[in-house]
Amino acid sequence: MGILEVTGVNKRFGGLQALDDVNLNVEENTVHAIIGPNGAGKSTLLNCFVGRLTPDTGTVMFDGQSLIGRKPYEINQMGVSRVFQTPEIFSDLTIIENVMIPSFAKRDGAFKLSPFAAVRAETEIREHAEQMLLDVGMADKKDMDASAMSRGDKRRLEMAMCLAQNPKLLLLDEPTAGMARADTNNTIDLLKQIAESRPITFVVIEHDMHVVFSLADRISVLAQGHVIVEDDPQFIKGNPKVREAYLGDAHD
Ligand SMILES: Nc1ncnc2c1ncn2[C@@H]1O[C@H](COP(=O)(O)OP(=O)(O)OP(=O)(O)O)[C@@H](O)[C@H]1O
Repeated sequence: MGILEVTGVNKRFGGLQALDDVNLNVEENTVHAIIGPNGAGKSTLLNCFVGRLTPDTGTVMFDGQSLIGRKPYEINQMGVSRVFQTPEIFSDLTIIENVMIPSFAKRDGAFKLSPFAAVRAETEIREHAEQMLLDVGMADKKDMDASAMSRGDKRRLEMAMCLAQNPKLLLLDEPTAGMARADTNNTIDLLKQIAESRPITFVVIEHDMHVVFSLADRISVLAQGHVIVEDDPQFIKGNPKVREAYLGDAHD
């Protein structure tokens, strides 16, 4: 059984069938890439995983529980985090304060117990945040202002903010969009290192095939709202259905 199981998902926007009987099985502790031409339905599908959209029909099961009808914050608390294309960072806080925020949100209850519990909780959260920054290679920048960061560092910080929530499933929406090749390669190395160092499952939407083939254990190809192929990377490139879906697409 996969950690994320999608069965018969349909989603219409007016007259447009954005998702057409989508089936997907994501195995635990793997990197699963979802690729496909522009407008194939990738973001729509991801939005169905995080509660921003509700499928018209079909089921989405995460870790044995249905995600359908749940609010985004509930899904997040179940262990699903999403890294957005544009990092959402509080630029008037320091880097470590940004990493502490998601943990404060999750641990809110601890602060109501007693002042001692609150101090202990804050110390734990700070130590945890320091570890997350160490994991993403930013420990030496923890007290810097978050406003003065490179694009690559912003990506690392947002990754640390997501990891601070201890997600079981991390959804990445074009993690290297707009990056130069050097930053792209650094991001690939970072993601590989995170995938290898902890029990976490990644679902990655990505147009850059260098990133996809460097990271993915398994690939699903969406075209016109339907998964036309799900296979191991070595069988994707030569697949005639995939070539046909991409014919004339600038991203291939
Ligand atoms: N809220 C919406 N209302 C109406 N149509 C929408 C909406 N969201 C997406 N669509 C349409 O649904 C289809 C799938 O869009 P989606 O953004 O999921 O594709 P995508 O594969 O993520 O594309 P890209 O790679 O360009 O980001 C497109 O035709 C898009 O115009």
